[in-house]
Amino acid sequence: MFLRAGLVGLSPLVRSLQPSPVAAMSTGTFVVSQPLNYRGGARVEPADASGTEKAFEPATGRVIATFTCSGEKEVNLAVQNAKAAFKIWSQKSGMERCRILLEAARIIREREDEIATVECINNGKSIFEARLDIDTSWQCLEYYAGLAASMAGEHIQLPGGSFGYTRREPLGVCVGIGAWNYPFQIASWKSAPALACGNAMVFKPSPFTPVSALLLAEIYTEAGVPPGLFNVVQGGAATGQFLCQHHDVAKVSFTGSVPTGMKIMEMSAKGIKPVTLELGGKSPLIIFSDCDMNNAVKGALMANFLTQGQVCCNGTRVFVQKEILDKFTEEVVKQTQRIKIGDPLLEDTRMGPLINRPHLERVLGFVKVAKEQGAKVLCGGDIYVPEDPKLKDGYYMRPCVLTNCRDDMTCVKEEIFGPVMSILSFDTEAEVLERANDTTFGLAAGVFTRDIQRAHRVVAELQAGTCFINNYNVSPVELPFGGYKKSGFGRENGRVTIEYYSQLKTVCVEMGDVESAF
Ligand SMILES: NC(=O)c1ccc[n+]([C@@H]2O[C@H](COP(=O)([O-])OP(=O)(O)OC[C@H]3O[C@@H](n4cnc5c(N)ncnc54)[C@H](O)[C@@H]3O)[C@@H](O)[C@H]2O)c1
Repeated sequence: MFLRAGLVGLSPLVRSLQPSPVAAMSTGTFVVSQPLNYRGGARVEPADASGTEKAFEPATGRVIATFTCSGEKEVNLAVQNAKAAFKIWSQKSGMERCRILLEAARIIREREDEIATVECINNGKSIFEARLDIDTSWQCLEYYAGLAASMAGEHIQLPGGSFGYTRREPLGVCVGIGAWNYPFQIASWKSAPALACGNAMVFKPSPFTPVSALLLAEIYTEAGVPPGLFNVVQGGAATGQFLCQHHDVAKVSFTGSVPTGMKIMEMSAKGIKPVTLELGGKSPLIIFSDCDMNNAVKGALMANFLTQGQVCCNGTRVFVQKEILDKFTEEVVKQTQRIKIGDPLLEDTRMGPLINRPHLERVLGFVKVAKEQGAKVLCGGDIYVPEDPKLKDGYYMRPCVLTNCRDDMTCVKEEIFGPVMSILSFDTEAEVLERANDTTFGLAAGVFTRDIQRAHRVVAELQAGTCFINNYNVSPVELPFGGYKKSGFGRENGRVTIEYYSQLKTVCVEMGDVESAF
């Protein structure tokens, strides 16, 4: 195993794990015994409990942490800490916030290997991909640091020398609730714009991936945010509910499944709290016969197999125009079979294990149902057992390509959230557009064609919040990301996200006398 992380620059969490952090960071040895809650600028054991959870290393099936889920009292303490820090932070100028966020971005960049390694161990994604996630995390902090100083209102002239102006103000204590597929990135994408706007945050990671949010919390503190500005509470649904229902919470930003998103919205509605919902998808990828075939094949793999296919915006319904169906399919299968599966910490691994045993079984169940419904498995779709004995209890499967798919099959309609690509064929542009949009989801969509007019015509008709032309699953932080339809609303990244973490105050200034109606 190749590890670039050394002793110098390791975070307190990792430094305090074992005498030799580098040994502690290899597959099969990493254990966390420190508290996983973060409040008031330090790691703490929660003041009360709503159960316990175990976090696993998907590569080996080992337990790496057993932790207490936060109860109502602990959630309350975290919110109170955030409230106190908000008073200090919201008074700072944009330039002051900018400097601290830039410092946090610098530290993340410096510790990229360490954070990526922790992410890889707890989530199972390859170290290659984990590093890319950490890149988009510090880039997000840099981007919003840049915007912090330029946030401003408007000045509007009124008759008689009177005028009005608007102030862009923070919301207060924001809650972030994350999914397990991009743990550090989700925490960064939510906290960076929130903090840039002057808010405080209490973040709850998924109980499957509790570890890396702590690294972010420690980095914010080291960079100079006031203690309590970014807090982490661990737990599952019960802890999440305490957060959403808390009367001092001003906003909830949620990443997760559609059913949980509905509950978050219901709970937030009772307190008239604004929500951002980043939910699931079943996105279409449309390959026209005039595409650049090499790029289209690469795009289809990018659209399906990153993070073991556990990606919300994956283009899992691959519509291929009939004339090129056979050639495209043959090439996709060839390249899918070449994907190196195994220990996610090895440099050449491109597919690690799925998140946990129940999820692996669920994904394999989708493949079974697909076969029963008439789909043909061209490759993969079965359990993979790596040769290395320490990986024998990990949650690996071989990436799967399905053909003979119909629009009414379960594998084509439902979000599988695993490495399963369904190939469908089509004849005309009008037909494929209708079929592509025939879903309750609307997170992303892609089109491969050399015809520039067709490309823009098609994306204009696609009902999806994020569309790709001649690429897939690239996520520059400068571009807004989010869904249409049941894939949610609100956006992350891009300039527009400032609007989701701030509110406008209008001030009307009279320069003359009051003209009373009475
Ligand atoms: N659109 C996006 O940006 C995006 C990104 C990543 C993942 N996702 C989606 O997330 C899903 C997979 O993630 P998951 O399995 O962690 O989702 P999930 O909905 O099961 O859980 C997400 C988070 O919500 C918490 N939670 C569960 N019940 C809750 C409740 N009643 N109240 C408050 N919080 C509660 C969980 O503990 C977890 O932290 C997929 O559907 C995927 O598409 C979307």
